[in-house]
Amino acid sequence: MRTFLLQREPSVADNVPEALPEAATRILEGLNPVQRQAVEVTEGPVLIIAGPGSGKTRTLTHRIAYLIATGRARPYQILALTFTNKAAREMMERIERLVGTEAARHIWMGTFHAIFARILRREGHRIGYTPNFSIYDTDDAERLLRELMPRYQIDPRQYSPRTIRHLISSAKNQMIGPEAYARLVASPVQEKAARLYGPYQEALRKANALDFDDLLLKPIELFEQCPDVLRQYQERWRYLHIDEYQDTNRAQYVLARKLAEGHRNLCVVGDDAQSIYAFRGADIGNILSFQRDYPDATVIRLEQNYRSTRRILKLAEAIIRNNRDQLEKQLWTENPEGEPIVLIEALSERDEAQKVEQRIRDLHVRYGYAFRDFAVLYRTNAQSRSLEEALRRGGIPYRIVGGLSFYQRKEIKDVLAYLRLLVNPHDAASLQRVINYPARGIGQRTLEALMAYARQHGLSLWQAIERVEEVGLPARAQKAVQAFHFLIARHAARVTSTPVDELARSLLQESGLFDELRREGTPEALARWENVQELLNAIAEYVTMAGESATLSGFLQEVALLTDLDEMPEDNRVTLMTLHASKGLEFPVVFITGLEEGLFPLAQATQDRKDLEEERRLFYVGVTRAQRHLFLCYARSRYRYGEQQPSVRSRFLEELDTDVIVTEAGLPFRRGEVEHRSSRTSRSGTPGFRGSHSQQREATRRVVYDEGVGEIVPGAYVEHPMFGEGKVLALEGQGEQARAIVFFPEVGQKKLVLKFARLRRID
Ligand SMILES: Nc1ncnc2c1ncn2[C@@H]1O[C@H](COP(=O)(O)OP(=O)(O)OP(=O)(O)O)[C@@H](O)[C@H]1O
Ligand SMILES: [Mg+2]
Repeated sequence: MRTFLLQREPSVADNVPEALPEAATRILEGLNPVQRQAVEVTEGPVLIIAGPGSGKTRTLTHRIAYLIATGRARPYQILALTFTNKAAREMMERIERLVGTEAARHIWMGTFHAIFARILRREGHRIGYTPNFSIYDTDDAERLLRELMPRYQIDPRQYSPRTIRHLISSAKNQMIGPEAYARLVASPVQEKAARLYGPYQEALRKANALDFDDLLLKPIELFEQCPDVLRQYQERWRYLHIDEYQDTNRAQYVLARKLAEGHRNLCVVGDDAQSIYAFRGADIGNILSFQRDYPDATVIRLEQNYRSTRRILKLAEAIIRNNRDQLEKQLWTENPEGEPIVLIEALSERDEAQKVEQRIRDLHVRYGYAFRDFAVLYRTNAQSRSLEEALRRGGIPYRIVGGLSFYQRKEIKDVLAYLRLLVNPHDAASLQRVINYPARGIGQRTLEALMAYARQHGLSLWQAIERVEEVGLPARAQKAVQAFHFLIARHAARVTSTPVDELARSLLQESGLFDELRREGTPEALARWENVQELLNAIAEYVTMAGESATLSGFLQEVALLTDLDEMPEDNRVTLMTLHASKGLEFPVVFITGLEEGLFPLAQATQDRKDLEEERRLFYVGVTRAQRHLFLCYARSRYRYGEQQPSVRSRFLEELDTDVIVTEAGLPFRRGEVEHRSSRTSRSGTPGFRGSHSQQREATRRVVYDEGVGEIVPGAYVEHPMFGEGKVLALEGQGEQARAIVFFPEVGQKKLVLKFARLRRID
């Protein structure tokens, strides 16, 4: 079963020194033989294509460490591209552990967007951008489009700027320019997008701004127009790595191929079954293109899963079997069979949330799982509300990943707009955002006059403001504009000489923003004021971390490139997040909620086989995040479109051919059969799993506890039904509350409530 596929012999075998440095040996020891192959083939193109939990990311991490430890590469010669900043940070930490902090420091590691934003800051002047360009998020881009629309006779009420932005972004993702896009137009809304595409690009350029797609497209433009720049980076980065390759888009693919020209040391890892970003332009075909571009590539398949129980893997296989477009992959594991997977049926989303909360509490108490060990996954962000409410009621700490993140809140964006103006005053989106906030007598009419003047003279809005006396405004308005100009210009002049945090504080004070937030005096305004303080803390923290090299534009860049997926729990909380955000992560206990038709799969995805298969891959991704416990949940009714509506269990459950799932009552799950009994139990207010069956179990446990507790003393060796053998380190608390702190070699230290823990003394 343990096969690996090597299409060519590792050519580097000859360069390997007789005795590897000790560190390199240690790096290889943490890997199985196939993973080791992937690490040792350091030269030439390598494709690692393997299922979830098989150690792809781990292999990549060890490969980079190995390159350094053996001296085959200097750290700055290594480029590693990840899907989120968090993934980059985690990988970096592990590499540091393997080769030391100093050696790891100069590796180029980050998301495509972060790395290429950095390159553009350095080299962008070659294609007409100054180093202080702004990065526009979707919000800024939509604002820009909305403003352009009237000029092109398009009504924003009829065609939403969001849809237009989405269409333009898709075109950019596929590297289709404005002219080519105009030829492809097939609907009225696409026609509108085509009309705005060119002017939108023009407006971005005038604002010295790039949107997210540009961060990938402009480097391509740069490399094509300036071959010397490309050559320089080809020579610098001798070893390229890409994680989650199945979710790269066309532009990312082109960038990787360009950079690898020459040395061809490109190692990509991915899993076609986990491709879930086609809707954002990701192209599964990139895996196939890789094999076409590099027919001599070493292809490595990892088949041992280290993450999940056998039952969880069986379920994953049963899910993906229903997809037609799938590369054949085998997965096996040495892990135990594990706990049954439980199907939870709820009456409503509120009931579902309650059941999730109770299960978390139960596992926390009974098995000693920390809150950070739990993840609750859902298809759409809106589903988090009921879950949040239940957890809050139950006093369980949680954290939401994604949704409206800190940096997308209005007050934070206002402050950031002020700061962005200091480094790039041509940034029109930021300028319009704050020119009259707080109100300073620059009304819509004044703004329009300034914009018209800028257009007429081919200037940026800021340049028009600089010449305000030529615009012909009423005296009061002109004075207000001049005062604003003075405020920004005065602070901008201090950008390099004043510490960033001090400068920010001074600007917010003098702009009147602080007063504005204080004046309102409502609890909401207070919360906003606190958020702004929190932002100032973040700036101060950045200054401490970056030391000498701290700059305002450096800080703004970090913030602009934070993605929703990066705000992850550092502390001990349950994680709530969308299935998309869960990619690459793992948790001991996972809940997948809302398995209902129209929700998961989403209604709009059920029309087309390809869309449906992407939804199914998303289910597959969710299930394979689980290490030990997995719960699948659905509600028989859900509040949608303003009323409580009946819902139908997801086809993803009905199509499963497997015996690994049990109902809440512990009975085997049969497709097509809806278990009404358990839901009646919950209607009476008694949650299903505390029904008669569980009461019986509880009674048995109590007996064991009563018999056993006298023997559980510090130093005793004990066995736990889940964690295996361990040693009691200490006891605390009294009676019902008595807890033991036990060290289990397999899972580490756990604090267990004796009453529930079912510990048995074994020495
Ligand atoms: N050879 C190994 N020995 C011990 N543990 C391993 C080994 N390989 C992988 N693991 C562990 O298995 C888990 C899954 O590994 P990893 O996250 O690298 O998988 P992956 O293939 O990247 O998964 P995904 O497709 O979900 O991103 C991690 O906890 C990792 O440390
Ligand atoms: Mg991974």
